[in-house]
Amino acid sequence: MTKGQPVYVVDGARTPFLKATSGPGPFTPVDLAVQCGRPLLARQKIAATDYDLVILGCVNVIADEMNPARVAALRLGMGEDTVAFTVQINCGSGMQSIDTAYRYIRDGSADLILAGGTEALSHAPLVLRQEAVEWYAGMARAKTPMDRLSRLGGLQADFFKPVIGLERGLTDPITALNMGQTAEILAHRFGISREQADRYAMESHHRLARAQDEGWLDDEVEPAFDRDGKVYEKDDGVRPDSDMQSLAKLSPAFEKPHGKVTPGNSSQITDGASWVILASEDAVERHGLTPLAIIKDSEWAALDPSVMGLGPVLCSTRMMARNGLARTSIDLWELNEAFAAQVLSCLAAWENEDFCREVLDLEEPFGRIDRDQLNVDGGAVALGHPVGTSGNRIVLHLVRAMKRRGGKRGIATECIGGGLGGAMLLEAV
Ligand SMILES: CC(=O)SCCNC(=O)CCNC(=O)[C@H](O)C(C)(C)COP(=O)(O)OP(=O)(O)OC[C@H]1O[C@@H](n2cnc3c(N)ncnc32)[C@H](O)[C@@H]1OP(=O)(O)O
Repeated sequence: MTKGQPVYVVDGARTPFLKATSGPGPFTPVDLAVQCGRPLLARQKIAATDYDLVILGCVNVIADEMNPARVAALRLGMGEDTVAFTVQINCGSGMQSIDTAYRYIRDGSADLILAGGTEALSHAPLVLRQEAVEWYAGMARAKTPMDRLSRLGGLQADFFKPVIGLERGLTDPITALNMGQTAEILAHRFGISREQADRYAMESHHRLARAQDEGWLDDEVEPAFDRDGKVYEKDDGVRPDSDMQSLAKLSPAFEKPHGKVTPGNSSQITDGASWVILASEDAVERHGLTPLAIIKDSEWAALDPSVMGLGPVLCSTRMMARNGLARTSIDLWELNEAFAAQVLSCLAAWENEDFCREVLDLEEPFGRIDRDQLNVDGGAVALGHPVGTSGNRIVLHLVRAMKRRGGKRGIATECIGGGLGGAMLLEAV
C-alpha cells in the first residue's frame, strides 16, 4: 500500500429500486446489499477475500442487522478477517462510503475496498410515543403479578398506535420541517412553478424509461430474488406514460392547498442497494483490473437545514474552484432528485447573480447547467430514493453514463437532510 496513489472505480452494481408499499418489502437492508453484492463479486477476477475493507452506508439499520456492513461482508463470503463498518450521514451515506474508501486508498491504508449503500425504507422501524415506551419498559421490569396488575391501569389505547419511524426520519430535528417542506421553501425563494416541477418530473420518468428500454442500465442493475423465487428485475417506480395532465391533478403533499411539491414531483420512497469497487493503482496492476473512472476529489458542505436542498450548489462549486474547473469543464452531472423543485432551485441558484456573489463568492453567475448534461437517464423522482443508497447509485451511474456517452469529467452531488451536501468529481479513464 502506497500513499498518494490514484483511486479508481473498477466496477459496481445495484439492485432494482423497489417501491416501498404499505408493509415490509421482500428484502432487509442486508438482503439488498447481498443481492447485488453477490453477482458483482462473482464477476471479478479478484477473490472475495482479497478486499481490505467493506464500508456500507445505511440510514435505517434494523435491530437484527447491527453493523450491516459486517453482516453483509460475512454473508458475501468476504472472510472473517475483513474489517467492515457502516457509515451514516442521512441521504449522503452511500456517497460517504465511497468518500471514506477513497481517502483510505489515497492515504495508503488500503488497496481494494467494496463501498456501498443500502436502505429498506419499507422496513423502517415503528416508533411508540415516549409514554408508551415507558409503560412497556415498566411492564417488563415488573417482578410480581401484583406489580404487573397495578401497572396495567396506566395502559392507554393509543399505546398500540405506533408512528412509522420514516415520518420522523424525514423530518429535520432542529427545524421540525419535513424534507418536502424544505423543498417548498426553495420553490418559493427561487420562484419555481408547479408546471416547471411537473415538467421536470415527467422528463425524469421518460428518461429512465428510455434508459431501461435501451438497455443502458443492464450493466448496473442486477436482478434480485426473494425467498419464494420471485424475480425483481427493474426499477418499478417508473411511469413511462407520465404526462403533464395526470401530474397536474395531484394535490400538494406537504403544503396544502398551494404547495408545489406533490407525490408526482417528489422522489419516491423505495428499497434498494448499490456497491462500487474502488482500487489503488497497485491493485489495478496486481489483479489486471480495467478501471472505469478515477476519483479526482470530493467535498462536503453544511448549511441552514431549512434549505438543505441547496447543498449540492455549495459543495460542487467549492470543489470545482479548488480544481480550477469552470462549469463548461463538466460533461455530465448527477444531482440527486430529492424533489424536482429542489433540483430546479439548485439550477436557479447557480444562475442567480446575487446568490452567486453573496453565497458562493463568485464574481460572475456560475451559469446554466444544460438539461442534456444533467440526470441524463432520469433520477430519484422516477426510480426512487432509498436514502442511504442514492449517493452510491449516482456515482455508479455517472461512471457508466460517462463511459457510454464519452464524457471526460462528471460530478455526482446530492443534498442531505440536516443541512448538508456532498459532491464527488470523477474523470473517465
Ligand atoms: C436529503 C433528501 O434527499 S430529502 C428527500 C428524502 N425523501 C423524501 O422526503 C421522500 C419524499 N417523498 C414522499 O414523502 C412520498 O413519496 C410522498 C408523501 C410525496 C407521496 O407518498 P404517497 O402518497 O405514498 O405516494 P404514491 O406513490 O402513493 O402516490 C400518490 C398518488 O399520486 C399518484 N402519482 C404519483 N406519481 C405520479 C405520476 N408521475 N403521475 C401520475 N400520478 C402519480 C399515485 O398514483 C397515487 O395515486 P392514487 O392515490 O390514486 O393511488
